[in-house]
Amino acid sequence: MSSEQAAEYKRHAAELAAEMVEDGMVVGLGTGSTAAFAVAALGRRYREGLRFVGVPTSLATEHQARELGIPLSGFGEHERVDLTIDGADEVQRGTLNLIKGLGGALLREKIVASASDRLVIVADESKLVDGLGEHSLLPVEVTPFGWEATARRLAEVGAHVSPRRSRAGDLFISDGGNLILDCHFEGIDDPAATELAIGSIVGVVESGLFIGMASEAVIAGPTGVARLHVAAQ
Ligand SMILES: O=C[C@H](O)[C@H](O)[C@H](O)COP(=O)(O)O
Repeated sequence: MSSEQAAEYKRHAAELAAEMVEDGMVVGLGTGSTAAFAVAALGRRYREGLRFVGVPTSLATEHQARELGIPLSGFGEHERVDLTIDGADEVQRGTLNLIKGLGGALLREKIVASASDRLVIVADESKLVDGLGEHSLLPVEVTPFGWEATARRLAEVGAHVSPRRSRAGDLFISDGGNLILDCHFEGIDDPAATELAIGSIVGVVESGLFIGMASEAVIAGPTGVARLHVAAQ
C-alpha cells in the first residue's frame, strides 16, 4: 500500500470514529498520524456546534487541539473519559490487544485509555496482526536513571533492546521526561504474561502493550471500513 493510500485509509477510519462522539462527552484525544485525522474531524465537528472537552494524550495532540479551538481538560476536573479515539502500531485480530508507542506517547495514552469507558482504535489494515510483535517493536518507557541496567533486565525476559534516539542521535526524551527502549521479541506469544514480566522490572515506567483495553477497532482498507469488536472467547 502506498503512503497516500495508507493516509486515505487512516482518514476514513478516523472520521468514522469521530462520528461516535456525542454532545457533552469527555473525549480522549489520541496521538499519531491516524489519531490526528480524528482530532481534525473533531475540530470540524466542534466548529459545527458539537460540545465536548478533549483530554490530549501528548503535547503534540494538545497543540493540534488548541489550534483547532477544542477545549481541553484533565483528570483534575474529570474522573473518567467517555470515549478515547487513538491509533495503534499493531492490533491483534480477535482480542484487540495492542502495541502502541512508536510515536513515543504510550504513557499518557495508557493513562487516558485506562480511565476511558470506551477505547476506539483507528488504523489502516496494515496494523492488523494475528500475533503481537509480528511487525512492530515493543516500546517500553523507562526512567533515564539506570536505563542501561533496565535494558539488561529487559534482555533477560527475551528482548533485543535498542534505546530510541532522535534524528540527531541523542536519546529520545518522552513527554514525561523518560526514555524509550524499543524491544524486539521473536513474537509475543502471551502478551499478558509479557506485560506482567516487563512491568515488574524496576525502572520500567510502562510498556506499549495494551491488554484488554480496546473496546472496538475501526480498520480501513481497500474493501472499506470495518468495525471490529473483541471476539467471544
Ligand atoms: O506513541 C504513539 C502512538 O501509540 C500512536 O498512536 C501509534 O504509534 C500509531 O501511530 P500512527 O497512527 O502514526 O501509525
